[in-house]
Amino acid sequence: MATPRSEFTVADQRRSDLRGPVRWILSHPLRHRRYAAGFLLGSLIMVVLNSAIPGLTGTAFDAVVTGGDEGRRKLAGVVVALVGLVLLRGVFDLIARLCTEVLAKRMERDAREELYTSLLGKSQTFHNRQRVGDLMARAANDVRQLSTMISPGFDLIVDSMLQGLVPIVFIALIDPRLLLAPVLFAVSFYFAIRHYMHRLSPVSTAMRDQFGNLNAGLSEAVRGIEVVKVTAQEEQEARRFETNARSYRDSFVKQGMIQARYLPTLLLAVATGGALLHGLVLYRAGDLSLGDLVAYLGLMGLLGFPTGISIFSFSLVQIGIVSARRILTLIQEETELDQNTAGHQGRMRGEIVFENVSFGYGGEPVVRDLSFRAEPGQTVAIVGETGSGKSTLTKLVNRIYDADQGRVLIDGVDLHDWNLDSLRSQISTIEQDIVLFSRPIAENIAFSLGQRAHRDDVVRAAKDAQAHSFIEELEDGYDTVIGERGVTLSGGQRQRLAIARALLTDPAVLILDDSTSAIDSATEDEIQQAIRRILQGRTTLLITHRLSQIRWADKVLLIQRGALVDQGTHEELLERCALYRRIFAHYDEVAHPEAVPAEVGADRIAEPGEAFTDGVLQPAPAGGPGRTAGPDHDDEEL
Ligand SMILES: Nc1ncnc2c1ncn2[C@@H]1O[C@H](COP(=O)(O)OP(=O)(O)OP(=O)(O)O)[C@@H](O)[C@H]1O
Repeated sequence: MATPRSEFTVADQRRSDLRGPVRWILSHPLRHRRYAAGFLLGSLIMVVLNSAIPGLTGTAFDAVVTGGDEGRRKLAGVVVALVGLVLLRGVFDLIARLCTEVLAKRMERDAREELYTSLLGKSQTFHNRQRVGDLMARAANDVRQLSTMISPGFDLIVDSMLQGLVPIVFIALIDPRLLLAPVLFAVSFYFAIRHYMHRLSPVSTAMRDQFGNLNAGLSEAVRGIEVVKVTAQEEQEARRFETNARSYRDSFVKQGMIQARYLPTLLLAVATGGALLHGLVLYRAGDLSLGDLVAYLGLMGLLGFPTGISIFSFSLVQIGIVSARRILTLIQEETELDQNTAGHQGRMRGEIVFENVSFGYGGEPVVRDLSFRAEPGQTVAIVGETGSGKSTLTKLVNRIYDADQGRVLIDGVDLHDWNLDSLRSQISTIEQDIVLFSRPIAENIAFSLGQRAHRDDVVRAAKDAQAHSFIEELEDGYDTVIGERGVTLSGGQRQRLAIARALLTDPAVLILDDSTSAIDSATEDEIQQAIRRILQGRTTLLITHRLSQIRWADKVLLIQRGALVDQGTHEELLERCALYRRIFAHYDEVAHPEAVPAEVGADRIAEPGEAFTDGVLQPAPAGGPGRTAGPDHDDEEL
């Protein structure tokens, strides 16, 4: 059976049947055949023993009616048999329950693992589409529904079926003609259940979806609680939550309405009435003894449990199937990339080549026909107005996204031909939005090495990233657990941890996205030095607004609306490209209004109509900011 493509797989991962929710569910208990067999056999024996009780009760009746010594002996025998039977029934009941409980928990565990591994292997494009709350609802609640579907749901159904079938066999043993009422009941029961499941399915689906919506809304509000508070939108959020909660509740009411019209209990009442009538007719005709009649009615009474419980057990199974479908939808979703385990591996030198690369997020291209080359060890600054595609471009290097057209090569090997693990493990990224986990600081730094780093190396990396002193000041030092998304740390501290993390892996290619924007000026120099140190000997793509960083670059790429407008050294671009100068003027206004000192400094950002050359701010060439000599781009707008 086809397994969806994945960016990540576990070596000895067991395959389940993905062809449909029911097959997928069944393929799980089949992995644990011993427990499945223990459950079926235990239930069967338990039900057989159970069904023998009415027969023995009938014999007891006959014994009482017979009377005398023989009657008493018979009665004593029946009592002994009953005690033994009840004890045995208890043992087999215990075995069956134990086995289903193990099966249910293993189903939950296996399904959760399978879903989680599958999510790890999905592409960024897939994750961009997901709402975290809904995903969590599937990973937590839908998976738990699978467990309750097995126990008590499926457990009760098997019990019910056996408890329904075995009495019918015993009834046939008394007199086959007595089968008339139970068989008619069984047939009508089958059709009633089919109808019930058919009606319940869309309601259960809506219910699970609405629970996902409820969760997604809640998770978004909690994650964005700061925005909710500062904009005083608590009331609106409360109303939104109430609307979602009401939809969820309405589904429950609908489910209740369907359950209220559940037919089988009524059908059983009719069947029991018919059975009594039929039994009495046969008794009066002398074809049945009183004991047989009592046993028959007792056996008919045994149908009460499976019928009564079926509304509950079939509902659980129905919800379980819906949950399985929701989980399977995620697992089966095709992802664009695969691990390419047979692909190129080996130490990267760091030569990056873009050949006529275009890429879009589904709509308009965000990167257009872009070509450039970065030699091993070079620092390439990427400059462009906001939204011009700088970050997107860097995400094509480690295959977070794949180019739609053109080729990206590292060390002369097309990215498609690289082993994905080998490729990504040699490229480090320090993103704008740094992600930290709610784990100890040391683990956060060592994360890029799969936590296999030695503490000394972690400390060394932290020192190089200028993070050591603030970590030492924290209560538990390197063992301090930081809050989710690093909220207990300042922006600058988070960035220093990210730098330490990047340092630890010793990557051949480094991508720095606006890496020092959140660092205060007091620590900035130290951080700049740390960053400069980590650039040494690696190919670096540097998205930055900082002049000091741009001046480290061997080459600057100027991007506008996804296209490469010009490339060259900082000085060359200042000299010949008006757009470049204008972008610096723009940064000046937007990003660093305070960063225009009276005197000219190394980090000073050019004003409109000024340009840096050799660290000295020069007046713009005649004609103002838009007029320069050389291959210019005067008519390009910001
Ligand atoms: N995940 C995404 N899905 C859809 N569109 C996206 C996604 N990420 C970015 N974009 C769009 O792609 C364009 C380029 O975004 P990108 O983040 O690459 O620009 P940028 O130059 O790095 O911007 P900035 O300097 O503000 O960080 C923007 O129009 C943006 O809206």
